[in-house]
Amino acid sequence: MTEFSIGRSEIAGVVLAGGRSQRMGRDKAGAMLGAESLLRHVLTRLSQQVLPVAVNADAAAEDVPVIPDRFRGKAGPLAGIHAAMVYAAGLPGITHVVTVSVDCPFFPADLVARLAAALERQSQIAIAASEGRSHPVFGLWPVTLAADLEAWMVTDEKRRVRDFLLRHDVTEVTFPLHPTRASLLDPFFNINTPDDLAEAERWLEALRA
Ligand SMILES: Nc1nc2c(ncn2[C@@H]2O[C@H](COP(=O)(O)OP(=O)(O)OP(=O)(O)O)[C@@H](O)[C@H]2O)c(=O)[nH]1
Ligand SMILES: [Mg+2]
Repeated sequence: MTEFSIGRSEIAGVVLAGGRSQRMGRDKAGAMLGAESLLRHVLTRLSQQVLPVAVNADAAAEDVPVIPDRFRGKAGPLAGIHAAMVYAAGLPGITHVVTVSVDCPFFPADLVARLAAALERQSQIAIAASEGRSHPVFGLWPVTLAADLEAWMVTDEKRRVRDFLLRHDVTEVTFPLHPTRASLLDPFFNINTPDDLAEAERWLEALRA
């Protein structure tokens, strides 16, 4: 067993809110869930776990720093993860960055704590999982990987997060389903379409009860 561990003061958080929201038909970050935008839900949940936080998006949003992609076109979530690493690498004392997706408003309240606890080596990446599926945009990444990721994105045109992870030392952390008044909620329930947004409204009610 190694004794590597990181404290919360060494971690920055970034909400991934890039992309085109094609299935939703309009910007997902600004979509309303209950009384607040999806971005506000996710920012609140993340900033309860880690500070500072920023948003990866093209447009200005809320009252937090906005970090745009450096890779344009079909770069996908990896462009956001790369921008997050570069941003966090520039912050004094920060060694890691945690990424979360703007379309996932119910992610676990102990996400950062459990991902950080799972890291045994400085070079390791921790990724969230639930129900037998991994959620590679929910990860805790060493900021020192920025240069490696940038080099890889230039050579690998598909730019899949899962392909990038195959090249690295990754540990998966499984999170349990969350009990609600209705039934068990997968905390990584993900909103892609207007129907998903309507389902999220029902989960929000079930969580409030
Ligand atoms: N930075 C960045 N993030 C992206 C990009 N494409 C998707 N994402 C992020 O990746 C995560 C999952 O993306 P999707 O659910 O496919 O979201 P999307 O691409 O906006 O929506 P669709 O157009 O319906 O696929 C979300 O956090 C998005 O913000 C991109 O080109 N750049
Ligand atoms: Mg997409």
